[in-house]
Amino acid sequence: MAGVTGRLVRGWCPRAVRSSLQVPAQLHMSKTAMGASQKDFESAMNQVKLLEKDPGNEVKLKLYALYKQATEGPCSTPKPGVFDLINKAKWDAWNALGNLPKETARQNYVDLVSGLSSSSDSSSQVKPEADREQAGYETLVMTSEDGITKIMLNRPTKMNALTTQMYQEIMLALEAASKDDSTITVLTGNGSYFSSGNDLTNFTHISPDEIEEKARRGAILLRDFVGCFIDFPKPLVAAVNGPAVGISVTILRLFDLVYASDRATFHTPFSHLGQTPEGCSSYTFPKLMGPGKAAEMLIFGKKLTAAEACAQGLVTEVFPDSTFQKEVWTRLKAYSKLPRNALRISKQMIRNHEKEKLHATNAEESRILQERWLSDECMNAIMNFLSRKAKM
Ligand SMILES: CCCCCCCCCC/C=C/CC(=O)SCCNC(=O)CCNC(=O)[C@H](O)C(C)(C)COP(=O)(O)OP(=O)(O)OC[C@H]1O[C@@H](n2cnc3c(N)ncnc32)[C@H](O)[C@@H]1OP(=O)(O)O
Repeated sequence: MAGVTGRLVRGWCPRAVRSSLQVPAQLHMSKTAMGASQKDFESAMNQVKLLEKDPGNEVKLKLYALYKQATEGPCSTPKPGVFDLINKAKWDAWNALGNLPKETARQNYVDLVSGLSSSSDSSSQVKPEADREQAGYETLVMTSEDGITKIMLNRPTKMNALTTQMYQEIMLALEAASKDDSTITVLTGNGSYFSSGNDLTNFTHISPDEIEEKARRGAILLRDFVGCFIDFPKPLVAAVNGPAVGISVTILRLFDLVYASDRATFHTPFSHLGQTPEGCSSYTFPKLMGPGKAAEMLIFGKKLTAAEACAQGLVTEVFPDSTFQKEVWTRLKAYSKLPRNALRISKQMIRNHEKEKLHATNAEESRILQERWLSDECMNAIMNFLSRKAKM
C-alpha cells in the first residue's frame, strides 16, 4: 500500500505529504452559480502542490478525476487491466464522474482544494473534541475520526452504570455507527470504570401495581439491546479502560476484539443480586472457557483480573494502564485503514454461524430475567445496595 500511496502522490502532489484530511461533502455540487474561472482552477492546482499534509488516496483520486474531467471531459480512454491497480483506480474515479460538465468539475476541484487548504491551515491546532462530537446524546459521547466511531459511556461519577436512557442511546449510537462511513466501532468508558453494569436505580420508584409491566418492558429493552450487538455488521471493539461489571462483561463475547487495561476486572455478581446471566453469556461463556470456569463467573460471581480474562479468551489483549489509550488507538488507527468491505464481510462470515443461536439465547435469558426481577431475592439485593450508604 505504501508503494501505491507514493505513486499516487507523485501524480499530482510533489511535496512530501503526511496525514489524512477530511473531504468536503459537496464534491459533486458547485458552491457558486457562476462557477470557477480558469484562474481559480490554476490557482487551486498550485495550492495542491503546496499542501503539507497527505490528503489520502481517496481524495487524491477525486482530485485526479476532477482534474481530468475539467480539462479533458468525460473519460474516454480504454479501461486498464485488472492487475494495473493504480491506473485502474484512477480510471474508475474519472469514469465515475460520467458526463459531469467541465465547468462543474472545475468548480468542484476548486472547492475540494479550498477545503483541503483550510483544513491544512488549521492543522497545527487540535480541533476541540466538541466539534467532532455527534450531538443528541446525554449519556454518551460519540465521535467519528480516522475511520473509527467511538461510543464512550459518559457517566463517570456513577461508574458508567447503565440507565434505561443509556441502553436506548447506545442502541441509537450503534444504529448510527452501522450506517456511517467508519470502518471500526469502539465502545469504551469515560473515567475509572468501563461500566458498573445495570444501574440498580432502574429498579426504584416503581409502585407495586406497575412492577410487572416494568419488568416486561425491561425484558424487551434488554433483548433489543443485546440484539443490537449480535447483529452489529462492522468490526466492533471494546476498549475496556477499567473494571467491568454485569452486562458490560457478558456482552464482551459479542465484540470482535476486546482490549483491556491491566487495571480492568471482570465481575458478574448475578446470584448476589438474585438475578441470572444475560448478554448471551449462558451460551457463550461455557463455550469459551468451559462450564467450570463459566460457573465460577456466572453462578458464583468470581471476579477475574484482566490477565485471567485474557487467559480464558474473554479478552483479546491486555495493555499496561499507563499506555493503554496510546497503544489501543494506535493499533485501531492502523486497522481502520484496512479495506472496509473485506473487514465487514469477514466479520459476518465469522459471526453468521451462531447468530440464530445467540438470538434464541438472548430471548430466553431476557424472559427468565423478567421473572427474576419480580422475585424477593432480587428486590432484597437491590434494596441492600441502595441502602448501603445509609448504613455507613
Ligand atoms: C423492573 C426492572 C427494569 C429493569 C430494566 C433493566 C434492563 C436491562 C437489565 C440488564 C441486566 C444487567 C445485570 C447487571 O448488570 S448486574 C450488575 C449490576 N451492577 C452492580 O451490581 C454494581 C453495583 N455497584 C457497585 O457494586 C459499586 O458501586 C462499584 C461498581 C463496585 C463501585 O464501588 P465504589 O465504592 O468504588 O464506588 P461507589 O459505590 O461509591 O459508586 C459511585 C457512585 O456510583 C453509583 N453506582 C455505581 N454503580 C452503580 C450501579 N450499577 N447502579 C447504581 N448506582 C451505581 C454509586 O451508587 C455511587 O453513587 P453515589 O455517589 O450517588 O452514592
